[in-house]
Amino acid sequence: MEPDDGGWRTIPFKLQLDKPLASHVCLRLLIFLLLSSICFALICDIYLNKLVRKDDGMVSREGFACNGPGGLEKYAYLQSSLSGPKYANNVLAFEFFHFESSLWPEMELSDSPSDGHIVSDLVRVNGIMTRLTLTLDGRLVWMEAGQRCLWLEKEVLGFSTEGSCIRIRAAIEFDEVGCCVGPGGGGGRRVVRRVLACETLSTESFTLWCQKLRDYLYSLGRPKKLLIFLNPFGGKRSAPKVFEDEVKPLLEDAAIEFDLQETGYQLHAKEIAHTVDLAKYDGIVCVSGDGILVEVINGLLERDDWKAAIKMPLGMIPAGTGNGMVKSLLDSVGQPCKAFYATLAIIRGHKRPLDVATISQEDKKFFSVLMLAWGLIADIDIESEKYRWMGIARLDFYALQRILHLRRYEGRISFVPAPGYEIHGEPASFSAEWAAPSQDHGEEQVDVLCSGYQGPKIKLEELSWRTIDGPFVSIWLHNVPWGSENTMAAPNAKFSDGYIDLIAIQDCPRLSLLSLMTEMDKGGHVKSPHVRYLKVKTLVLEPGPRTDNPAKEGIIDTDGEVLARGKGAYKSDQETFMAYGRLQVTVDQGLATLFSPK
Ligand SMILES: Nc1ncnc2c1ncn2[C@@H]1O[C@H](COP(=O)(O)OP(=O)(O)OP(=O)(O)O)[C@@H](O)[C@H]1O
Repeated sequence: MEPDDGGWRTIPFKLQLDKPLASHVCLRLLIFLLLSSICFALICDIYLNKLVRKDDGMVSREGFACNGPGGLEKYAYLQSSLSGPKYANNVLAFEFFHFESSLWPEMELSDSPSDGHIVSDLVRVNGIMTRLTLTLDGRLVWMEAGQRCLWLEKEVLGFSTEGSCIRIRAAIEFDEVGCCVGPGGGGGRRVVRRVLACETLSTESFTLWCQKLRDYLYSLGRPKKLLIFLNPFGGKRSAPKVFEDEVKPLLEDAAIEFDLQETGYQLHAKEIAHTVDLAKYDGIVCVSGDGILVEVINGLLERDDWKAAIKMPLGMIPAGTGNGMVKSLLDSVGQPCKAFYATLAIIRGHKRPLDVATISQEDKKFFSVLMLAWGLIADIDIESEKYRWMGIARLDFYALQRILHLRRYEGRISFVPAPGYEIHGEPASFSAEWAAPSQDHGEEQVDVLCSGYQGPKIKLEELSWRTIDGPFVSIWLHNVPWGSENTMAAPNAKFSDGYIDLIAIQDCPRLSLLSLMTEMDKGGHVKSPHVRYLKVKTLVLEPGPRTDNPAKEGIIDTDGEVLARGKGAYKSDQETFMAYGRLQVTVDQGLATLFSPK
């Protein structure tokens, strides 16, 4: 090395260090790029999976769009669900496409759609030219890597148009191994939202397809306009989010119009149901717990035109603490109690009748569709309110407390058993005192004197009555199987059998009681030898005081609300709709109508 100015020497720094440094930096950069691509791919994968397997791993929200070979547009649709351009040009999109492509429902090739069809034409489906056929039995059939098929009734939500493109929006149910469940299926494992883009080749074809699809969907009797009640304070206050995220997109896919009404206070939904112009709607939907449904039913039955009003189909979306009705509906076809499935049931427009129980005391009437409780269950339901801060755990905590300090109540139940349940209780003759005043009048007179529904017209004195005298631990009446999402109160209850299930406990050791309470999530409690489980047509309840303290009476609770509080009961200073005394329950078979998954 040559000496430099000031004794410094020039070090051939670049020559000696630059090359290794450059290759070192390049290598690092390469590793960095490789690692970040892997990370990016993983993050995308997790994100996309989250989209596909939302909440319970059952619901997918991706879709397809038209043109091209399908994949690019599909990716574009996906991208619109993601945030920002960072996902552009990512290889994952194509991987996702290949994964998705196999998920269009396949059809047996032997089943030729050309045998009978409503319309059949050459159309570009997801960018591929193919013959698209709408069969007489309501299937859309086309070729796309095999013969594909969509059932209009079960799978197609609706369609929209854009230029010459018809976008058919569907929700397809697949089983665990990825096979389409089809119209007969029920317990599907996951539902995928899809868009089938059909580009017609002429204006005539476009008009014909739109008309035939519209006619077919209209013929299914689906709702076109709904009145939707949303209780922003029900349950975990999740109703607005549930509606925006899960209900609204599906209603939009199905082109169902709606008027949204938030409930502002207690009984608001009842007031509206009582006065609203029902001719504007094809159904009323409650995004809430059971409380709003019960208000709507009471509002409809108090109208002068109750006979027509109560035929309005009612839909439930679970967004409350007690979602017993919608749980009963969805569980009956093996579907989870989720807003997504509940919304699909409403869109598809299937209906089922629902029994309505009239609870009468003097001239007062309350219409119940779920349950009535007196004794242990009512005490747990209502008194556990003081532990609301515990969340849902308050029920178990307070149940334990109530069982340890078990109360028994004096009283009597008199009932007309359903055929096959006559062994319960002792024979009794009908007492005129049991009848509500309106039942003393002739039928014609009742209709003239009172507006609104007055309860079923039954000749009580002509029925065979039976009686059970107390003390009682618990009396529980149930109209549908589930009392809440995790309480299968009455496993044999039917929506419209014209009977109400009675679950009565008179005497039961504390340990047995504790064990049968733990079986309520599966309905096992009704098998206990300490439980009477029967069906009744009508029932008269005469509640009395506690056996250990005659100065204290109990609570009667119906559909989650307190109907009556006795002397010395929890919050007995609060006014209730009925007095703690004799009341009568009668059932009107299939009076109301529910939107139902089947
Ligand atoms: N804006 C409001 N403020 C207060 N109460 C309301 C409001 N809207 C409705 N309510 C009342 O809330 C009650 C319960 O509503 P909802 O059916 O949604 O839930 P739930 O599961 O029955 O009960 P929870 O309130 O324990 O979740 C209804 O009886 C209704 O009268």
